[in-house]
Amino acid sequence: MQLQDKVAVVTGAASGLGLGSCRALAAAGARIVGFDRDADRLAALRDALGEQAMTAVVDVADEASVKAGIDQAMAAFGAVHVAVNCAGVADSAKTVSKGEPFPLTTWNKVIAVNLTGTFNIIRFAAVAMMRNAPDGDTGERGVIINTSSGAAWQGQVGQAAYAASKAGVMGLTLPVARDLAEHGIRVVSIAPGLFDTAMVAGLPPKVSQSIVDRMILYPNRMGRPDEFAALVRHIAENTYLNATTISVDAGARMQAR
Ligand SMILES: CCCCCCCCCCCCC[C@H](O)CC(=O)SCCNC(=O)CCNC(=O)[C@H](O)C(C)(C)COP(=O)(O)OP(=O)(O)OC[C@H]1O[C@@H](n2cnc3c(N)ncnc32)[C@H](O)[C@@H]1OP(=O)(O)O
Ligand SMILES: NC(=O)c1ccc[n+]([C@@H]2O[C@H](COP(=O)([O-])OP(=O)(O)OC[C@H]3O[C@@H](n4cnc5c(N)ncnc54)[C@H](O)[C@@H]3O)[C@@H](O)[C@H]2O)c1
Repeated sequence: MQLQDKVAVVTGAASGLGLGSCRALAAAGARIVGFDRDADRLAALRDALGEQAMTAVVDVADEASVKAGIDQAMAAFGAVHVAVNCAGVADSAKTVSKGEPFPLTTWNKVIAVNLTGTFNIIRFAAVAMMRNAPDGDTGERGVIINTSSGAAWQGQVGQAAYAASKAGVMGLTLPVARDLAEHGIRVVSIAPGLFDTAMVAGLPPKVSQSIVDRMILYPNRMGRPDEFAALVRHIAENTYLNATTISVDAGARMQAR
């Protein structure tokens, strides 16, 4: 769809790939609704984008919080046309560490934010999108863009919960697209490789450097948020993309050791 004056909800908007997506969609003329838990950094986003943006402190893992956020978007801008799921956490642990099993609290948190949180936004954004008149040119009512990960099929040491959550995001893409097609709503997921954001700073430094050196084909570096965001913008604008997961990883492939 053509993005001028459309309304885009972006989660994880305060940092990294979500922040980059807000910038790219705003540059395309969309009005931005930024959701995040981080109120301070949301204020910085509002300052940067001015009238074109509104923000709301939303915990994507909390159904009531998501519903309230979508309601605020509808009250402020009257519609939702694009929803981008970038909110995520990467809390990690080994399956067994020092004789102790992977903490269920860690598992539940990662699944609640990355998988259930993504589905919360999908469900409530889709309800809002169904109120749109079909787009004059494309007949669409909306597009939902989720963030999976290369970890969905190449998960790392400590990433049982994270990789499972991202595989779940990839897995829901096709059935949700099938559910929403009759309403003119597309669903596409992105599987990033290693991107230079606060999340990756959580990797032991020697690990991230060795990954870049040994596993990222070309260009041999981490990705930049604007490179992820350029794909988000293209997916939103290209009506023929639907029900698929697109990798953006410079050919990164995990080695066994
Ligand atoms: C991780 C990206 C790999 C990319 C490869 C290409 C695949 C395709 C692209 C996929 C990219 C997906 C990117 C993803 O969506 C986003 C992220 O992954 S952000 C990073 C999130 N965090 C983590 O993944 C976990 C980081 N690790 C930890 O938190 C801890 O190491 C641990 C797993 C909780 C274990 O903690 P401890 O028991 O305290 O042990 P140490 O931390 O001291 O580590 C022990 C030992 O293991 C080595 N190690 C740790 N993580 C990795 C790893 N990911 N790969 C290889 N080795 C790892 C660590 O260096 C220590 O080694 P030693 O010092 O003993 O030699
Ligand atoms: N950086 C990478 O290499 C990489 C690779 C593959 C996938 N991803 C995924 O991309 C997405 C964005 O990650 P990033 O690298 O920009 O990380 P980041 O840590 O810079 O940004 C994540 C944002 O999500 C927010 N957030 C966390 N939990 C939330 C919740 N419950 N409700 C609302 N907001 C919440 C955080 O406050 C933060 O602003 C995540 O889903 C991540 O799993 C990242």
